[in-house]
Amino acid sequence: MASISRNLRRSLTPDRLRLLLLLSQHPREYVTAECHRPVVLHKRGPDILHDPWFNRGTAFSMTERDRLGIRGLLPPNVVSSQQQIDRFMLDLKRLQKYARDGPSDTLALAKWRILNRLHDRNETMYYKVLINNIEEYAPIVYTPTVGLVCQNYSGLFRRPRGMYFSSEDRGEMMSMVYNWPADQVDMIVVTDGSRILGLGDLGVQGIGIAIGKLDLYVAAAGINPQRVLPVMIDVGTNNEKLLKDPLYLGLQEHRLEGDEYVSVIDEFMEAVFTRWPNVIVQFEDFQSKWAFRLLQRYRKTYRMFNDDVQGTAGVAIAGLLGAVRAQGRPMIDFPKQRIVVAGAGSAGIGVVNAASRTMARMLGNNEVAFESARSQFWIVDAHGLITEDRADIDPDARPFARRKGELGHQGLSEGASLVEVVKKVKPDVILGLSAVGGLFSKEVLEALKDSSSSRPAIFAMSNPTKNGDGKIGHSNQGNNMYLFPGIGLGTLLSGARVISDGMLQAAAERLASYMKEEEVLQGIIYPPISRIRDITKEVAAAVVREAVAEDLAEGYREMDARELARLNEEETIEYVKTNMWSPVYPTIIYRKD
Ligand SMILES: NC(=O)c1ccc[n+]([C@@H]2O[C@H](COP(=O)([O-])OP(=O)(O)OC[C@H]3O[C@@H](n4cnc5c(N)ncnc54)[C@H](O)[C@@H]3O)[C@@H](O)[C@H]2O)c1
Ligand SMILES: O=C(O)C[C@H](O)C(=O)O
Ligand SMILES: [Mg+2]
Repeated sequence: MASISRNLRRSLTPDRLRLLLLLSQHPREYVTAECHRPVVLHKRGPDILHDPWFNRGTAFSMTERDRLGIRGLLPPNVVSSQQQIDRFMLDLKRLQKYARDGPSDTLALAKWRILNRLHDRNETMYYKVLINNIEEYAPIVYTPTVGLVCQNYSGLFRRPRGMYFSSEDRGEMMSMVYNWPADQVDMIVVTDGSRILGLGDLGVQGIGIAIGKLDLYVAAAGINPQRVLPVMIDVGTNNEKLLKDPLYLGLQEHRLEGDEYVSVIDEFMEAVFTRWPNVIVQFEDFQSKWAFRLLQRYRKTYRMFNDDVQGTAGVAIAGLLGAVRAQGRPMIDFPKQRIVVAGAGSAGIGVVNAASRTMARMLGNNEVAFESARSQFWIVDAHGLITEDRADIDPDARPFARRKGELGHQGLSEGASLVEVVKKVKPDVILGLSAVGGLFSKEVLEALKDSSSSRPAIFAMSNPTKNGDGKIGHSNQGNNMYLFPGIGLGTLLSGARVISDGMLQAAAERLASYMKEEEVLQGIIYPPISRIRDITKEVAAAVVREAVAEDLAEGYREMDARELARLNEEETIEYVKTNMWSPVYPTIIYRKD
């Protein structure tokens, strides 16, 4: 294969390429006239990928992908049949190796594989299993196992799921989008693979996170599984290991940057909103420099949101309000909380932005209120406490850099360590969104004992919990899964054209109020995952009502905006409930087109 360059591969007709490949890979006697005879097909598109006689997966050449209407339905790297076999064998042998050396993740991965095969065979049954056992299997199809799946995706890849758009598809996306078999798509989760959980740049392998999030859209929000679309935008990877890995499924070049990068994402957005004008696009696990910029670029014109920035912020706010209640104080005391945040990426800054806005609103929403809210936060990143003294300060973090005047009397300076900050600030809350394991060390927790709060709260939100701070307790991790399904469902059912701050705030407030007083006083801030469908229904209803209140709702199907506005709270909840898909076999009718 090494002798056939990628350019040559792309320029040859598929049949000639196949012959060349056969000759380069097999002893001459295998290449008979029989195996070079063309095969006549009576199908196109995904049907071919699902037919084991004709499917050749990632080995379909670019021209074949175009001719057969499957461009975009496979990872972008065209591989040889030998590479396919190498990948398969590696995966097969890995099982033996794991069984021998015994890493604890093997069981989780094995469960993922079994569930994934069911997903490919029978979607209704898959979602029934998932919904009925959500507490047990959410950690398999979603965080944390999904992180492991992404890391091992080259080996685990079997049947494609979702769409892939790459930098090499520029100019083609508008037509490619029609290769997707569904005429209606409600929900897209898109990633560029640049910051998958706390695992860094995983390139094309990040598709796993989009699939996992959409599994929750179906299981928790009751979005119809025929109307979800996971998307990977492959603009290359800066992960040196993947760039050299012969079995990697994505483009083996460095990431596009600047205007070139933005033009790819623009083209994708235009294509999907042209085919499906009512779709909602959730941006997921983009590195923070792009997470913020793309959110600002699209949020006023498209129905989209960024889960890591906005979903996480809402979940954190609900938790922070719960922490105030758990201290036996009224919620209105929230602006008095002193909060130390470890991590200044899309999640950390997203949380601080939204939480300070909530405080400011409680204080009167004027300039003084904003200034007072700002001064309640101390942000520590990889270089320590962020202050005005820092050179090259990240523009997104700048508003929250501690002011020179404040530092002296607190006995803190630029770059102070987390322990030092906790010792001096005596915070009510520490919140971890850094992706680094063990940050909330014994020393930090000891220092927190001197907190001025009667009941200091610790939010360990880094992922995956294995490398994160999550040792403290995973089952009740403040994860954005408490909100994103409801934000998506509420937006869909309201027909709002954009997702406003108010809609996000309403979602967070509903989650905060979901917990009963006695639960909060016991220190239980987030509900159990087993209630996720109920939580999601409530959150979605709150989003619908806010969209109506802000005059953004345009209605959904037979429910027009005027009728939506007439629904009271209970009726809105009922409306949401009746529009949630459940995994039951429908009556099937055959009709010849
Ligand atoms: N629980 C949730 O719902 C949720 C939601 C979003 C993100 N996350 C997790 O939060 C983490 C951060 O996500 P992100 O998008 O902000 O990532 P990011 O890469 O944009 O930011 C990571 C931040 O952590 C900082 N950091 C690194 N080492 C540190 C150290 N030793 N001490 C303090 N800070 C340090 C970095 O400087 C950076 O500011 C990831 O693990 C992600 O999976 C969790
Ligand atoms: O995916 C998750 O579990 C939460 C969050 O979106 C993350 O990126 O860590
Ligand atoms: Mg994420």
